[in-house]
Amino acid sequence: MSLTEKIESTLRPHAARLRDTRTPELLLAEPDRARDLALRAGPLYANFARQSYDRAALEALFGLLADADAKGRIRAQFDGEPINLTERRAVLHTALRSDLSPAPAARAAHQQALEARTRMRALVEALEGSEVTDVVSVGIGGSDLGPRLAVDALADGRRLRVHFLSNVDGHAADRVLAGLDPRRTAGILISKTFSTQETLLNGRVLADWLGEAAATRLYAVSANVERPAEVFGIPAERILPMWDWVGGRYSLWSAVGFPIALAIGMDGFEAFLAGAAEIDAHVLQTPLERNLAAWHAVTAIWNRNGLGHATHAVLPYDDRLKLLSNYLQQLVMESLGKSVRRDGSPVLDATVPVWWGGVGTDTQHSFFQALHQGTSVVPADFIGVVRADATHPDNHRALHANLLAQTEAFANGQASEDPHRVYPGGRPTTTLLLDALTPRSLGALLALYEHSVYLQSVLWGINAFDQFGVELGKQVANRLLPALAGEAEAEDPVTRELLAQLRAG
Ligand SMILES: O=P(O)(O)OC[C@H]1O[C@](O)(CO)[C@@H](O)[C@@H]1O
Repeated sequence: MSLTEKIESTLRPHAARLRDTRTPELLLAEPDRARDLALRAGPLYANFARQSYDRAALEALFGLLADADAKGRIRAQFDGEPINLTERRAVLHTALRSDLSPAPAARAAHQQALEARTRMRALVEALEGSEVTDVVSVGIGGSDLGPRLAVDALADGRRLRVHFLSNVDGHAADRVLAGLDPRRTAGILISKTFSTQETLLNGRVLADWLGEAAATRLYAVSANVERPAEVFGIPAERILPMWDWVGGRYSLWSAVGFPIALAIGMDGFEAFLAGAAEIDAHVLQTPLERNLAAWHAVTAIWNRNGLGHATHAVLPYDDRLKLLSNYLQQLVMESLGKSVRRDGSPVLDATVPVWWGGVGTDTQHSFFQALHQGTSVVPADFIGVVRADATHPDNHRALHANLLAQTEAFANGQASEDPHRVYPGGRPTTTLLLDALTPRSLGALLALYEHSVYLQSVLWGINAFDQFGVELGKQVANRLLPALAGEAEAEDPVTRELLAQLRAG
């Protein structure tokens, strides 16, 4: 029996039994559930008591992990085995922040990471001591979303101001550069392949805008270390390396995190890595039943394959984490949006749900109506921060009250004689709490999601580390460029008609 068939047959009876069970009923049967279904790893606390599984269903879920040799698969990742089968690559982002494996591939990767970090520290310190006040980071996808999130969450404005440019839309460049002074601005071009259309075009816009200063204030991060010199004339001492064993969406721990280090200082960046390393050690060394990433992963599988929920919301209750859902969309959906298994055979069950979300309390006044009373149940991760740094205690209390209130209302619902005022409840949530929002806790949180994603891929038997799905659109766009310039015609009749509309404008 395949893994996906096993998921189906194992979970179906539990799902049938628990489908309409509400948290209050589960609490009657399992009175210690609020404390028993919670665990801590480093600066992270997670409470799963408002998920709609019970102990028996959880045992079945952990049984699936054991059957899939989850422990062995985690070890294989840390040891640098080529688990990215389709591209025959190791997946060693853990070696960028931890030194937990004696395997030669992992040791070598860790050594390379340390050397690159030493070079990065020197560049950060040189820029900190220069006349530069602003830095524009050009990249897209994994070369943008992680640094953008971390800078937005952690920068306190006391260091270099870092701005991000990703979209190929020229308006994006205009908006980022407006208000910046080319005499006080540096640029970083980040691209693992250094062949990404958006980044090369925006890099050219930035280099032209910098003018003569591009010769001294343009930096690059790439695994294709020759290209930045060939395309932009950037000298080797201003090019930081990355490697094929770091996936784009897992790369913010490498020199791709250069903008983070500029915004929060190199010591802050190292604390960010240390937070992730704490979770690495937890995931590698803790039995699955007490392993936070394993709990998070089986919960995702339960909601998707047990209960059939098609979307998942991520709802941070801290304004500094408002970019978290954008970041997680790539991490989760580019990794798990697959429909064939590692051996190329079709996946027989559903894989990744659509991930989406936004920051509380703003979202309460936009889409929460649908979450409370819509016909689709949307499982959600609520993420809160225990200690606030802001000097507005009343606001922080209100924020916490709303976080607690929403998860309670989602779980318990409320009856009414008036059907319009019925809250069905039974809407599953996990509450994750960070002690405080620091480089360490953010590093830990992102590493937790990475490990959960990997374990979900292990359960589905898919490769979480390739992304062939994004290639076709890029190829078609390249084919259409001459048609946009009026030098060719589009073959597809609908594209031809749309092109006529664009040309008419
Ligand atoms: O870093 P690069 O090579 O410019 O790629 C950017 C992004 O493009 C993708 O390949 C596809 O969107 C992502 O996986 C990657 O993070």
